[in-house]
Amino acid sequence: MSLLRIYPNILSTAAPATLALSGAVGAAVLLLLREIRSWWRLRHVPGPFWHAFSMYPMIKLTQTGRLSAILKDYGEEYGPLVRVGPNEVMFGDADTYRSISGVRSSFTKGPWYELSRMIPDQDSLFSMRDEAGRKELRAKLTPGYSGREGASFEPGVDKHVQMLVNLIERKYLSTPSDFRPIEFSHKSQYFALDVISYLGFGEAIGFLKNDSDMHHYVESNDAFFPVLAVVLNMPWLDRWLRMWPLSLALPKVGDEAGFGGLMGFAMNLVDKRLAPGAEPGDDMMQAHIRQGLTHKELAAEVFLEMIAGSDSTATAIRMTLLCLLNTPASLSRLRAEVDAAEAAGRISSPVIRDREAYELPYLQAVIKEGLRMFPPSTGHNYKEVPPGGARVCGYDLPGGTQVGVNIMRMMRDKDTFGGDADVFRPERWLDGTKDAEELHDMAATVELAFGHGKFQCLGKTIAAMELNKVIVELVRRFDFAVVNPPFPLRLWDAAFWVTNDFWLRVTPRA
Ligand code: HEM
Repeated sequence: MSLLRIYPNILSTAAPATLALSGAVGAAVLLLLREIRSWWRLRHVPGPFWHAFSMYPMIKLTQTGRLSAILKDYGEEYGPLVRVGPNEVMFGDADTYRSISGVRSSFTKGPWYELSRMIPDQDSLFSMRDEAGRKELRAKLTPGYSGREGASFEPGVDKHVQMLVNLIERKYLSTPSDFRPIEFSHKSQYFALDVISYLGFGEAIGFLKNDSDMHHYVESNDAFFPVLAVVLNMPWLDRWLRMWPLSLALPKVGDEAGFGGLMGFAMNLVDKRLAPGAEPGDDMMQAHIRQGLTHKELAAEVFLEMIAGSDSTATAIRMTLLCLLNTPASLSRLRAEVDAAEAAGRISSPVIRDREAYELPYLQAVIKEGLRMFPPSTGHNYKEVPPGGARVCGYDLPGGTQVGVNIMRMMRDKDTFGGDADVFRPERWLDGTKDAEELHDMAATVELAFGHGKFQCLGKTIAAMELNKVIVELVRRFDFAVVNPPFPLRLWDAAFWVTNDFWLRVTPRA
């Protein structure tokens, strides 16, 4: 006999409350079991307690704007591998970085990368996770990035170094009676954006020419990255963000300003270049076209070039300059090296040649120290453990675990760089206290600021050329004074360093 016959009102009176209660208890038990299972998988990896259960602690830390510094402390406290989320761990050593990113590694990009997809349903090389697709696309893009297929990059970089110098001379030189401060964090971004657009599609966007934030790009960039950095802790949000109505909030071609405005600009250039009878260019875009990229692929890559190629390089320029201004002895030594080379005819004018810059050991040490102190990309770049699992830093990790890089831990490692690793000291590369093997280890670690192997930055040569030239041309021409010494600039760590208020008083060099 069924329960319903004995208690005919079972569903109409007491039952709804009981059913709801048992449903809630059931759901809570399932949730708890899921939490326990997820904690159990990586229970052997040390880390702060609450991080094992949700990404909420990481979200809170991201909102401080100093996540990479906090993670560096975690690395020091918990050891080589730290659990930072239910399925997320972070390593802080160079060997692990090289082994998981090596060309033969079976690690793949994790869902973290998907959030960087800017054009709906079209991956760029950065956002693409499929290994076979990445291999093919990377091979097609490499000739364009190497400058082999077209004019050399050097004249384009020189042109914009001169434009930056001219802009400073024209508008921002102070005299005792005329104070004309320059906000240098954005000017360095203008420079990087113009260089990469010029090399990328043959036309600078015009940030330097107009001394203006074209399409309000920099403003949107500064507002967007702190939000993106938080969202990057929840890659599963990607699917939701791309669905209506949330998708309405994403930047899109046709927007008047910001990323959407620049996307429109890029799309327009791609359309023009692919139009029947269009003149071929002598730039990266043309090299990509020759390699068979489709219209949509091109648009995604052009946009990636602008984002990947501007914030990163601008950070390297402005933070290296700040380190030099904070360390007068280093600035003097750099100038002495540049002056001596100039006097001996080893430096061209008006802009130093790239190969000449590599002959200046102190300059190279300054650039390495700048990248080390503030690695421009602080994104965690999570890679996924292959299905069979893997051993990382002595821990067995199950397939699917997300393994991120603790870049600050690596760049400030005292075993590699010495007890004063937190100090900007270019001399560490030159003072003879390290043997050849140690120097090689140091250099190989700093190189990792650009990633490694099958994931390594494709714009590394371009970025190095920009740094080689711009640092020399600024310090040989100008004196700089920080306008607000207690707070020389505002920094917000958001996968890139969002930087503001780097106010400088500039005068011709005394
Ligand atoms: C100082 C300047 C720069 C730094 C520190 C830097 C750093 C990085 C890093 C860390 C990655 C990711 C590695 C990974 O996923 O494991 C990356 C990827 C990338 N970067 Fe850069 N970058 C810089 C400048 C540039 C420039 C100027 C360009 C373009 C002209 C560029 C284009 C790219 C591209 C296309 C990728 C994707 C590579 C791939 O997924 O296979 N970067 N960069």
